[in-house]
Amino acid sequence: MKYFIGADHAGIDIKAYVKELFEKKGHEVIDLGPFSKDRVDYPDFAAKVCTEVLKNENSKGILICGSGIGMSMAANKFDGIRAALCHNEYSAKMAREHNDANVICLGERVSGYGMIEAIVEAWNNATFQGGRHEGRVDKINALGKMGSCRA
Ligand SMILES: O=C(CO)[C@H](O)[C@H](O)[C@H](O)COP(=O)(O)O
Repeated sequence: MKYFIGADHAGIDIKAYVKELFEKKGHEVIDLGPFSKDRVDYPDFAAKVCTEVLKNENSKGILICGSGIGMSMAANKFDGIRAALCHNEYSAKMAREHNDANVICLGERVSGYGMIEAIVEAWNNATFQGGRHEGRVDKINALGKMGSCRA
């Protein structure tokens, strides 16, 4: 499994922390920036990470901003991306087991280092359960292909 990671200026410290955690466990982590604390726009980095996740079959994405909200909104605009904003371990586990989330979004201004570690571990150790969840995820994916429903 290959991981693509990205942040904005408000998520850069957690980006470095999660990258190190994953690398210590032997995972390949590709850091798509940013590389300084200069103010940037989270959609730009959500786009970089989601594009790579969609291009690389055996990969997942990790996105961090201040709250995690902006990253999750931006990431879920990509057809094929199921991004889950997680502030606790239970949500992270469910995001994999029930929703097959291929991107996790985290909030550096919300969750402390210990909680972030527990969240990413829970997400990483969980497996999609399939079964009754399969059809629901298929329906999410189909929504992505429908385009706008607005008049
Ligand atoms: O998208 C967000 C809020 O939903 C993120 O938390 C951003 O990191 C945040 O908006 C950045 O704010 P800043 O005041 O420009 O640091």
